[in-house]
Amino acid sequence: MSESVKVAVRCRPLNPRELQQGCKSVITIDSASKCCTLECPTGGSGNGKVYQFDAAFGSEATTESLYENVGSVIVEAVLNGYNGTVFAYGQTGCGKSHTMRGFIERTLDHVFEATSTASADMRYLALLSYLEIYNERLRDLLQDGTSDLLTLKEDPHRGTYVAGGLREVTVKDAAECTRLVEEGDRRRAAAATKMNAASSRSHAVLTLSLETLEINDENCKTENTVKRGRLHLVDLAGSERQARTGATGDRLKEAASINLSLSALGNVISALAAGHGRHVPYRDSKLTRLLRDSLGGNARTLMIACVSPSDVDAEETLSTLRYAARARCIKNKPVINEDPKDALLRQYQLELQRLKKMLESNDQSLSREFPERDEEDSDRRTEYAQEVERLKKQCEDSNLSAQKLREELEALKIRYETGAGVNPSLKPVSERSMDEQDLEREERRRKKREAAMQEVMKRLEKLTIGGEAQGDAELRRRREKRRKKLEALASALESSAQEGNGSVFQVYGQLRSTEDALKRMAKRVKQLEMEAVDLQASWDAERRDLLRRELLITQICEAMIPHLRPGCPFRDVTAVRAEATWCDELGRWRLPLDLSTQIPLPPPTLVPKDSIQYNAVTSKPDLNNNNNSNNNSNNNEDEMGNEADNEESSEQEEVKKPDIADTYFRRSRIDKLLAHVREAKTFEPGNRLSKSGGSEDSVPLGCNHHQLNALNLQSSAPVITDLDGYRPSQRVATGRMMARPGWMDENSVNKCSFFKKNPPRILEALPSYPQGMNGGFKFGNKPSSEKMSDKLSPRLIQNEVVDDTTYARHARSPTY
Ligand SMILES: Nc1ncnc2c1ncn2[C@@H]1O[C@H](COP(=O)(O)OP(=O)(O)OP(=O)(O)O)[C@@H](O)[C@H]1O
Repeated sequence: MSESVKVAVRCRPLNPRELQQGCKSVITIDSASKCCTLECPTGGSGNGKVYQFDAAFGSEATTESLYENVGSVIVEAVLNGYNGTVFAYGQTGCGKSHTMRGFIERTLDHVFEATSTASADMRYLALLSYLEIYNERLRDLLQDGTSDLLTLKEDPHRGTYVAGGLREVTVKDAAECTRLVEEGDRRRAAAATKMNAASSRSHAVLTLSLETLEINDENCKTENTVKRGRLHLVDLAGSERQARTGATGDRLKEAASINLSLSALGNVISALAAGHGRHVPYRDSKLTRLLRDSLGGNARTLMIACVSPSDVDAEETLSTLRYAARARCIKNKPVINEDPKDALLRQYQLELQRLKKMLESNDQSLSREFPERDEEDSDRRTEYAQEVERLKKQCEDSNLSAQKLREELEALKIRYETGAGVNPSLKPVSERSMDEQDLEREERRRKKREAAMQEVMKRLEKLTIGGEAQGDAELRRRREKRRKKLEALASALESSAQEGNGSVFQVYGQLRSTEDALKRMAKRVKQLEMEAVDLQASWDAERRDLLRRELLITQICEAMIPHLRPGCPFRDVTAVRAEATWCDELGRWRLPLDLSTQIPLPPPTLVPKDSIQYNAVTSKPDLNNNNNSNNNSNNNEDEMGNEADNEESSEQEEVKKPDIADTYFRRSRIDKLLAHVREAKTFEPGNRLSKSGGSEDSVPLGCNHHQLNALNLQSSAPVITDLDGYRPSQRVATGRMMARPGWMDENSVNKCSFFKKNPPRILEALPSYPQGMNGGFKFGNKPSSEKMSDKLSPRLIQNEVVDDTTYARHARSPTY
């Protein structure tokens, strides 16, 4: 049957140092409900953390009460052949050694009280060993010079044991044990730290082995078994923080080793508490290897969690309480160790059993071990010889035939060989004397065997203990009282543990399922994280691509800017960027309209009809003119709105209307334009403009008509986005920047015969306007020698500007 590890918490009082420092107690112990409450460690508000254990002892509680309430049950179990372990756990200076010292004292009293008051049938063999684990090395505390020899070994029958000559002393009473323990304590490593004047620097393990042999009857006639209970009393070194203990040098090294092994113990506790076949890392330290049977093994185990009440130790206290609470979930399977192979008492038991068999049987094989057999044989030989002689004499004295004599001798021989009784007919004389002789022999044999058995018993007596205080009635009464009390206590502890475990396991079950869910979530999170990384990578690639494209656009802009005429608003790309707004509906940027530096023109005056020069192209509508009107009236949007409705009528009007641009261009207008050209010429003289004022670079291929408009250049040709299917509705306003799609690429322009034949004269006159219309409208690919700078001569400009009418015919933009 499984049984959980019992856990008791013990809180020591505030020590003088802590009182002096004004530390506050943050621990409340309720012995009745076996609860320990740790007030909010951070000092914040709240009810604190409550932990329930199998027993809880406050600062006023004595080690005696702790022993009587929880410790003695384990010791009693050891007396009955179980393995038991009691270990004190906690941070440095919290009272582990203090508790274990008192515990050991009471344990020894208890054990020897039990053995001494036991019946005469019970024989006990008590063996004591004391070792320490110092810096992960085993050292015998009962003798010197074994530190490098002792090793831990595992055996399927014996469990974990110490090989290499650990001293195991046969002890007879508590006083002898106490003397040995004190001797061991003197050898144990201890040193002063800031937190404890006598801090243990090693884990100490005191082991008391108790072998029990019950002799049911005086002559050991019935089968007896040997039981062996082994009790480990472990005083662990305390966990410590270097900053607080001020450990340096050897102390620091010891602290590191202590903390490592304690963390291994913590891991073993956690793994065992989690259960479900989880790997238990026993092999991580010598301490956990040694305690293997005690944690999750066949032992009955008590953990005493020692805590400090001080608020400055609250963090360590919380950690101790957590481990202690976890340890309560560990399940052991205690079993009585019967007939262990290596038990000393077993050897005596075997000898006694052999003697018993010898007494009970006449087996000839047994007689080999005794000198009687030879004696017997010689007796029989003599007897036989005497018989033969008697028969011969009888034959001689009587008249028996030879045949009869032969027969009688043959029968005698058979009787001798088989050991059977002599044929009564053949031994009428000696029959009675032979039976008496047999009986005498048998009696001799029995006496000899009894003597051997007594000898074994004497040897057993010498080694073992038991029943010494049989005559002490008071002690026997006390023992009996304790035994009964412990029986009741054991069952009470077990039932309360089961109750506790019920709720503990309920909560634990919930925790397990939550843990499983968390594990699943963690897996999912991992997957999502991987997906997120993938997405991030693809976004990064996309972003890089976009940034590069943006860079390309910027580079193109930078390359284009020098080709724009001075005063063109799009020269200030930063301003354009700042003013541009994103239009969700259109899904594109709305460029600022009011950036254009518009030169106000005088209002058009109507001229007599006959003086009006019509547009050279009458077959196509003059969109620019139309738009100019729109711009002048500042009513472009309305116009655009009604554009579709008025398409037909405005087309007709345009054909009929006089070209109002003619009226714009008078002398002052021409002067302005010339000034502008001159300004352009001087702009970026060494770089972009030719001597004639033209740009060295050609306008990029695919220049948008918007861009042309934004240059404030005026084309006399309509801007056609679809040359094959031109529709008047596709007219574009030129005085303003319109966010209209449509690029006028080279092909489009080349297709447009009208454009070729009638290049916008004013554009030709401006420095950045590409020349060579007659040779094909090439914006981008024209060799620099043929670019507009070569063709744009001052003469041409002069010619053009002198001729007002010609100029006006082509320059319709009201922005000039
Ligand atoms: N319950 C207690 N009542 C009174 N004094 C106590 C109690 N527990 C501990 N002390 C005192 O506190 C001091 C430190 O105790 P102890 O040496 O047992 O601590 P420890 O946990 O063994 O420390 P370390 O791990 O460093 O060995 C000692 O002086 C001890 O007498």
